[in-house]
Amino acid sequence: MIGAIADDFTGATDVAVALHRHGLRTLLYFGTPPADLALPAHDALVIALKTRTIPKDEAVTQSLAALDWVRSRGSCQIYFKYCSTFDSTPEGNIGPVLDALADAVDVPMVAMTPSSPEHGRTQYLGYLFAGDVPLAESPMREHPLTPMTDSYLPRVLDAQSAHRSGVVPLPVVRRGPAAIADRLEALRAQGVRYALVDAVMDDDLAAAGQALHRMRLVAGAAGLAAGLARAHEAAKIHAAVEDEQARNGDPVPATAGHTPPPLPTGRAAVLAGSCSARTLEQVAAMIKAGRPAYRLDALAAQDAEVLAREALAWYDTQWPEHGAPLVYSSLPPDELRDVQRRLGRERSAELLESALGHVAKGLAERDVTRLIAAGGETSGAIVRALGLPGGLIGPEAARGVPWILTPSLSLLLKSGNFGEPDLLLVESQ
Ligand SMILES: Nc1ncnc2c1ncn2[C@@H]1O[C@H](COP(=O)(O)OP(=O)(O)O)[C@@H](O)[C@H]1O
Ligand SMILES: O=C(O)[C@@H](O)C(=O)COP(=O)(O)O
Repeated sequence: MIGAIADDFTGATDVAVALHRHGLRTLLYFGTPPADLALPAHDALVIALKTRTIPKDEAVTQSLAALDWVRSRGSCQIYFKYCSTFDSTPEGNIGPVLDALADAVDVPMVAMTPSSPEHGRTQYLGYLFAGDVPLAESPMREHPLTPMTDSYLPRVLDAQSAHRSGVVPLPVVRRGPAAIADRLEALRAQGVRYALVDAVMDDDLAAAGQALHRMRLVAGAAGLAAGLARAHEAAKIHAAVEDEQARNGDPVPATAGHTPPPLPTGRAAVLAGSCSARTLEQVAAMIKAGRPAYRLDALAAQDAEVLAREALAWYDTQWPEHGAPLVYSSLPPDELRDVQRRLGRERSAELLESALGHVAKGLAERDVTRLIAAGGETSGAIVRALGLPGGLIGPEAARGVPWILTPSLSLLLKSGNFGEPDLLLVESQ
């Protein structure tokens, strides 16, 4: 059974739907649940944390608590889910969290890759590409909290960790799971603890999944989690077929994940705090379509409650016939830099995350039952403000972006760079 620990909330929904899509009955929790929580039958657990940009000691403490919980619930393979663009600060938190998890699980080596070809993230000879360009030449170099300015992952990770990293190059990956396993063993013998596995196609991730599916700790983005899920399902089906054939000679059909609940209905609203290139396009598409839109201006009032109160007062004047509204703080890089220069990077981020959390609470207290959040940190702040425990994985609005059905609200937590330009518009119809 897989226990996944995700360093942000959109990442958690991304990895949860990847496991679910490959037939694993997957449960998603926002934060580490209470020790005595009763769980339905499942094959995978996913815990959403908000540890990507917090101080590294806190990130480690929270990740270890999540580890204890998933292990106490029977997870024998731990998956640390980080971003497909390796989002981290110079201090971490990918390295420090990996160091702590590897020590706690007591493994000499962790294999990983952020590669997610379906989102244009590929790793070649240890270099990460986003679309057609190296990571550091992509819009990720302008990220508000985790600007990525180096595309060579071993160097990025070595700077964050006490341990060494190395690469399993693509030609080895292409020779298949046995060759990958041999190279991992050779790296381990050289004292490498973190092995970054090249992958540029889903087949590479499937081969890696087969090579790694018995390792107790694996890390990466949703792509490798899907590779592992495929390997687990294949092993399960193989065992079930052998078992059934031993009994009556007939193979059994493949097992399936939980049946997805139907699409949610009700009034929708969009809250965007992501400043990623794709979110900016999606926000522009909503405004162009004439949707009511309200921008939170951190420079106008440096108080989250005041910002939220004014946004909600605006919401109360809107006609439902004009379509689902958008409240956003998203800004293009030059304007973002100006706000950060004036208010500070962390302070402005905290202020706007908190303001959007208050707005979400206000909307839920009114009549909104479908909430779309753009941005990982933003989604974390919103879900926490709403106090939601977790939810069922619903239909996928875009690859890696599933609706999550919670007891009170339906949520779409959209990673900053995911989805087509019209995603927010279409899903908030
Ligand atoms: N106008 C702004 N000024 C400063 N920071 C901002 C602004 N708008 C958003 N932010 C911050 O930028 C961060 C965006 O991160 P996140 O929500 O994770 O988006 P993404 O998924 O694109 O990475 C959040 O902390 C958010 O509060
Ligand atoms: O792996 C990914 O790209 C996503 O699952 C993810 O973690 C995105 O994070 P944000 O862009 O901060 O939403």
